[in-house]
Amino acid sequence: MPQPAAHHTPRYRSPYQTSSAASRPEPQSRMLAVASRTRDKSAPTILSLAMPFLLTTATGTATSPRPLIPSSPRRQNPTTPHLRPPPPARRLPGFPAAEPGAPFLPRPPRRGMASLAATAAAAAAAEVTHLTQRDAAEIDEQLMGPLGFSVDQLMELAGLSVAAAVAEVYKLSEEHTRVLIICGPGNNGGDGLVAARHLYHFGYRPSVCYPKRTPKPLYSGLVTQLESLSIPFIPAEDLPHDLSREFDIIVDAMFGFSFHGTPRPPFDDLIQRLISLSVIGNSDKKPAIVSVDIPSGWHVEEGDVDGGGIKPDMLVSLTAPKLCAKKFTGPHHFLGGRFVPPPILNKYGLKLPPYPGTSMCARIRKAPSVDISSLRENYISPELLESQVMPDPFDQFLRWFDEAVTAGLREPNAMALTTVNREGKPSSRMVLLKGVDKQTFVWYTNYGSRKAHDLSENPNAALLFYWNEMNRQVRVEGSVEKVPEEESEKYFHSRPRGSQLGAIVSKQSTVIAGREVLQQAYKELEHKYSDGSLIPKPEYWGGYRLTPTLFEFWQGQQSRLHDRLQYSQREVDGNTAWHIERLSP
Ligand SMILES: NC(=O)C1=CN([C@@H]2O[C@H](COP(=O)(O)OP(=O)(O)OC[C@H]3O[C@@H](n4cnc5c(N)ncnc54)[C@H](O)[C@@H]3O)[C@@H](O)[C@H]2O)[C@H](O)CC1
Ligand SMILES: [K+]
Repeated sequence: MPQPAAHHTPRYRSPYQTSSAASRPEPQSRMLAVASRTRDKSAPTILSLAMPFLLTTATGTATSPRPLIPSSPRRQNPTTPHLRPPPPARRLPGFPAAEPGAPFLPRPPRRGMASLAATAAAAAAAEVTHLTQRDAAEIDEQLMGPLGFSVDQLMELAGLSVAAAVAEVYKLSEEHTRVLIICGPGNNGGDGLVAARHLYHFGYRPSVCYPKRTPKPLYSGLVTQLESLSIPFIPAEDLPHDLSREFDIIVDAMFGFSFHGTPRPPFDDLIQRLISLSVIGNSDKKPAIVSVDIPSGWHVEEGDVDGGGIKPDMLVSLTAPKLCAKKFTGPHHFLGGRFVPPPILNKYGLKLPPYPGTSMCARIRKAPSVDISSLRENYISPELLESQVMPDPFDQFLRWFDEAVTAGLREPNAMALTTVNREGKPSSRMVLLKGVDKQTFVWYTNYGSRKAHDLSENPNAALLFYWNEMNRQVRVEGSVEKVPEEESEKYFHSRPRGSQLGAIVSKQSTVIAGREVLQQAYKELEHKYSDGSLIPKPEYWGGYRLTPTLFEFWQGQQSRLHDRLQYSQREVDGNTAWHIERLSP
């Protein structure tokens, strides 16, 4: 590792130095979790979205780059065929013909982003259909009759939905590992057995309590599958006295929509144990209760009639919520069972939230509001040691970048670019890195944009890569120049034609009257170049490249003892070398 010359004066300014707005300000960006209070200092700030955010401050400063992931996901072209509404379903005897574009047909959200889908789901929550007990049973019969499903199939999908929803809310972590699944005698119990298997494969440690086993091959097969994974089966009478100590999550898969009357032994006692869990004020360490389809013991339509029933933290409704779900007041309501075909949707006029992307579950009610100051992720990562990193920060960046690509992160080349204008005012936006080599980071944009104006006044910029799923962040700071025109030209013509037209249409960062302005201009250009002829690159479009003077590799660790390794440039014997230092988290 190159060592510093002791007398050297660093070329960057410490983040703790105060800024001098008069000189060229250098932007610095880092990801923070919102932990401050905005207006009323006495009241906690409550927001409904938990988002890390980028804080930028400003202080008082060629070779052909490696193209990044050539097949990296591009923005969806609005005319992409797979985004069209699904074709009308074939008419089946006993079912009305599907109306194309009927308002209740769940359409795939345009983008697989959970946040977008969650917003859509929240908006739709008010009008989600709730089924009567009779309709629920009838739909079940139709799925397994004229619609060609088998019970095994539906149960598999239902159980997978439950496991997916559990994993989405109670992310696998030290606090959420041990799951007790209590299974009843019917299909609700079967869903629980399936969920146990998936949770095991997701990395959780499930245990199953299945006191009334159904002697049918479907159920004994599910039990055998769990036994082959060495998942413990705990008799009801052997369950630990204090469930809170032994389990982080309890899945209630005792009764579903066929429940009638009052629960009989041993389920009466099991339900009572879950009730006392929610009643006792040991809020310090109370397992989360997740009910499958119906909170067991609740009336399927009336809900928790006397108010003394289970109060689950989460409900995963299957196919569609049953009437009792209207009485569910817990923080997490999900829909599972992504198998409902249009004949059922149409016949019962079902309005259901769209499933995001390829997810097996969809949030019905919007995520609960949270006190932002309480949001805290306890990062678990391998240690990042000085002895493990590459001497050259570009090599280290490429190593981490390749790992982010391998991990399947969405747009790992997305980076926050922070620029600062002449007055020292910073601005940030996300851009896509399009190339990196041993000297520079390259991206393309509109030379009329705000970032371009800032850069023309002040060439200093900061890049920030945030790979949340890997608990990693990379900061890069340096100075920026335009890439040679031929390079921009070459890259422009490598882009999809739609993106080329989009670049011409957008006079970036200028005020426009409405979306139609863009659509109209796009349409005209599309027509103009419909013969496939070369689309000329507009002169106001091109690339920039940043030559770094500073890198920081951050890896989140437990108890906020994060790793921060900073690379800065030092002159050693007349040569510039990268010097690595550890910064306090
Ligand atoms: N189409 C779907 O939505 C699918 C849902 N699935 C799940 O199946 C259940 C409904 O299953 P079913 O077997 O009809 O009924 P239950 O599991 O609710 O339980 C019936 C079981 O319980 C006994 N029972 C009824 N009342 C009592 C009582 N008071 N005390 C004791 N025992 C009682 C009854 O005798 C039966 O043995 C649905 O909710 C979903 O979870 C499918 O897995 C997939 C398709
Ligand atoms: K249940």
